[in-house]
Amino acid sequence: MKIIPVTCALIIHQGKVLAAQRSETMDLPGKWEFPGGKVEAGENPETCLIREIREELGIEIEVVEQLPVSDYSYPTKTIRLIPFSVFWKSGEIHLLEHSRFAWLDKNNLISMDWAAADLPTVRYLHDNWVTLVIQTNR
Ligand SMILES: Nc1nc2c([nH]c(=O)n2[C@H]2C[C@H](O)[C@@H](COP(=O)(O)OP(=O)(O)OP(=O)(O)O)O2)c(=O)[nH]1
Repeated sequence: MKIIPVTCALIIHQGKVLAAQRSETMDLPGKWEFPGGKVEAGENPETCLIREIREELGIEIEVVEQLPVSDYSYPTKTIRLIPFSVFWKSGEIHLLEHSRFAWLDKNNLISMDWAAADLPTVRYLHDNWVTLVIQTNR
C-alpha cells in the first residue's frame, strides 16, 4: 500500500503544546492530533507544515527541529507522520478546520483520545518534554 506522508506541528508555547480535535467532517472525526496535513507532490515537508498551519490555524510558525518519524496503518491507509517542534511566531489562532483546540501540559498529554498514528509522537514528547520546551522558548 502507498504510504501517505503527513506533517504535523508540536506548537510549544509557555510550557504547553497545542492539540486540535478533528471535526465531524474530517477523517478520524473527534480524534485529537497535532495540526498539519498531507505533503503535496514535490513539496518539502517544512514548506508543507508552514502552509498547513496557515490554512488550519491562521498563524505563522518557525520550524525548530524534525522529530522521529513513525508509520501507522489504518484499515484503509498507511500514513507516515513527520512531526516537527515549532515556534509560534505571529498571528492569533483561529480554528479554520478543527472543532476545538487545547493547550496541554505534560500531565494531561497522555489522557487525550489521540489519533492512533500519533501515539509514538505523544510518547516522544512526553519523554523529552523539558528539552522540547526549552528548545522552543524564545
Ligand atoms: N494533520 C494530521 N493528520 C493526522 C495526524 N495523525 C493522523 O493519523 N493523521 C491523519 C488524518 C488524515 O487521515 C491524514 C492527514 O490528512 P489531513 O486531512 O489532515 O490533511 P490534508 O488537509 O492535507 O488532507 P486533504 O483534506 O486535503 O485530503 O493523516 C496528525 O497528528 N496530524
